[in-house]
Amino acid sequence: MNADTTGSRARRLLTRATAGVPEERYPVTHVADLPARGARFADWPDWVPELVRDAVKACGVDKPWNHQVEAASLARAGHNVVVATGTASGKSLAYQVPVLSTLATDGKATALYLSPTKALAGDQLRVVSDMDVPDIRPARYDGDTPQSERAWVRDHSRWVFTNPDMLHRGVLPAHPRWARFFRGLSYVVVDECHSYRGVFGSHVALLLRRLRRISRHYGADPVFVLASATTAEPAEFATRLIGADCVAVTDDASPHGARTVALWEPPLLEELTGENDAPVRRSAGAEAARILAELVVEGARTLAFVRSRRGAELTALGAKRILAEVAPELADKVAAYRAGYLPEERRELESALLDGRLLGVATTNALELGVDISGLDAVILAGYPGTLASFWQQSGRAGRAGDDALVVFVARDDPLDTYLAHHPAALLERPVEAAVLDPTNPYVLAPHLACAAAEKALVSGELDDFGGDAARTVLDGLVADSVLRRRPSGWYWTAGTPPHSDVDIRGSGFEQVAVVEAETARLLGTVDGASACGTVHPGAVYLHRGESYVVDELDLDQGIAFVHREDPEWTTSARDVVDIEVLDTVERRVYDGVTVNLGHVAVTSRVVGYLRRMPSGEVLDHVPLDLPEQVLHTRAVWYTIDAQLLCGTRREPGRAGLEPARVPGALHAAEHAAIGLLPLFATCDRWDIGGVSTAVHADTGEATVFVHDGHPGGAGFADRGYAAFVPWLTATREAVISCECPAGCPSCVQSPKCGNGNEPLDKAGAVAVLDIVLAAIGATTGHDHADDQAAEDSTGSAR
Ligand SMILES: Nc1ncnc2c1ncn2[C@@H]1O[C@H](COP(=O)(O)OP(=O)(O)OP(=O)(O)O)[C@@H](O)[C@H]1O
Repeated sequence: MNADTTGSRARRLLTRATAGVPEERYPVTHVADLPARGARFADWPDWVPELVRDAVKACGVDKPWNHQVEAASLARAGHNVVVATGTASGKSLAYQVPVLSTLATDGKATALYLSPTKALAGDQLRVVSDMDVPDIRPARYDGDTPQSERAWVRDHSRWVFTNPDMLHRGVLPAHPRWARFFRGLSYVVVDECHSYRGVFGSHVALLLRRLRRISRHYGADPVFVLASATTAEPAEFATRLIGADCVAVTDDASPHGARTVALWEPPLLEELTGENDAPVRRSAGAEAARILAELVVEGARTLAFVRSRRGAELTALGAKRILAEVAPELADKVAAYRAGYLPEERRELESALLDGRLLGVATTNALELGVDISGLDAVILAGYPGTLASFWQQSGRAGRAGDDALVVFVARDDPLDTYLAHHPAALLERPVEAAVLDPTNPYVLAPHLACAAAEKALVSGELDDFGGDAARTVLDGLVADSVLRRRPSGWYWTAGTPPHSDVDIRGSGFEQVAVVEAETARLLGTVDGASACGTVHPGAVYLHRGESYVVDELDLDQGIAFVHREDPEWTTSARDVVDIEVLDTVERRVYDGVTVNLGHVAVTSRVVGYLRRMPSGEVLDHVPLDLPEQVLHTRAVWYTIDAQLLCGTRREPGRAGLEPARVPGALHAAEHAAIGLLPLFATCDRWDIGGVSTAVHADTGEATVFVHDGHPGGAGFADRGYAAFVPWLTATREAVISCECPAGCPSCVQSPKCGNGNEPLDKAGAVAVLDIVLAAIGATTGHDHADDQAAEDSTGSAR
């Protein structure tokens, strides 16, 4: 297959990017054309005051799009609403109009805007301030607001822009000082709400319940307006997030140019090998640099999304180097988007890309949120950004009216990217995955119930909002630990400093390890106690706001990691050995010879060393470490296979079983690939989950593969794996067989964080294991997954 040389501009750009590549190394696995979409307009309803219409017009919007009017009207009528539409579809206006209309007509009404980042809140504040509707006094209230201005904001602002961290630490604990604001609270805007997933999402869900509770205390019942990238089941997700019914608006009426999407798999390198001599592919970042340079030569305005900040810089540098040779006058037209994310820097970048001073920019996903760039000629995604929502958000930056645009997805050397490069439908035709969060996780619930009680004594009638029985059990524990006191009238905070500052809503619980620059004693950030041995062990390269540090010492007793500034060429990845114990089984499905289970487990792990790896994938060395064991209580999904079924004595003639000696490597490889593919179903990163496999597990008595959540109490990932078990394992099998390597590589069954140095691994054995499990389930449910797969194989991959 080769790109079209005659068709659209996007096709011509693709031809340019692949020019000179020999047929046998042709990297493009699939090309799809997505059609253009026209705008659908509506009229503003009568309730929108003239001065708000004028303000909107002054911002350059003549007529609203349908979905904006639909969402605004629902909110105005008192319904909680989530707008889940595409990139740059004008979601801001959908909440600005009802909020401004209410604030303009009711002088006592107030509104709260929440965004996951300070930078985005700053941008939105600027837009609302520019609209200049009188007497609103929009203002920011976050960590950067000077103390001298805070009282003014509390007393006078009618639209406060903040973030969940400040709401948690600064606003709710001091609610009496915000009495005026809470009494009038009419709207709460939750922007980019799809980013509240996993443990962070669970924290924010409980924080919003605390916000609703305090609002009720002041007699207010605000309407929630949420803005989200397109996600599956947005109404269900938003309802879970805010703890109250929410309707969804999803019919996107904004216009969009046509796009051509190319899936690209870098070739295997002949000159380099990785761990255990496995083949490695050219890195996605290096490939993106080449593509970026080619597109810039063609004059295409291109944004390249790269997973790490260092990667973004290397990609920009790589493109500049190529341009310096082939078109030196263009080398200055490429830049990396620098850290800091100041609004001025983003605006400068937006205008430089728009007016052509810059043609190519390599960036991390920092540019994904809250940047008003659209209508680019091309977008390159170096590596799957983790979720389909992000994939569409990033690729949506390309495409303008009248001309089509190119999107190139460059697969990284891992199982999920490999799978997607060979299964275009999984990327282009699948509904976006549902965002996962679990507000009943006791490890998250406990600190929030303590905070809630400290804000105002909790009474029985309020517990349903916090999970009912789950909350009661957690409260009993807090009383037993003397954190709270039970009185007939409710649960009370036992005096002393309020608990808020000990609760990190971006972490997993109370215990945090501080990362401190030894020379200056500056606190750079915190990492979860649970993951500290894996992320800030001695020798680890630690990235903070794009700057690189190396860890000198990890003092777990004091909860401090000391680091110094250094920017080595390599990255580090910790290796741990893990043991797992089943504490209880919550759900189980039993098939003939196979069981699939969901439950609680204790994972005991010890980091035993780390690998130093070059950006090319080359492994420099393995450095041993001596760190203590850690125990994580969390949730897991696991399957067991009867030994006779696994080793063939019970299987039908002609379908060979596994040699017993191959079982450990086969299970291990199946486990790694499954961890790599779960993010396709559960909006998590492979680093959020872990796994263990064993030929005979002490608790199950059988060959068992576990995949567990990486956070105390779990974040819902294992639950998603259990719910989507068959599609998940089917995709896992596919990822393994689509990889052309002979015996296992990072694209299929090797894991970047395997404690056993990726040994033993049996790629063909993994396929056999997955076949056995899927066949056993199919035999019971009467559905032959192998047949489905065969049908897909014959139509699916372009290779
Ligand atoms: N009805 C409209 N007609 C024309 N332009 C509009 C309309 N509504 C919004 N816009 C413009 O579209 C651009 C994108 O709007 P906005 O940033 O609100 O989109 P978004 O959906 O929030 O984007 P993101 O996906 O980045 O979150 C802005 O420049 C805005 O002025």
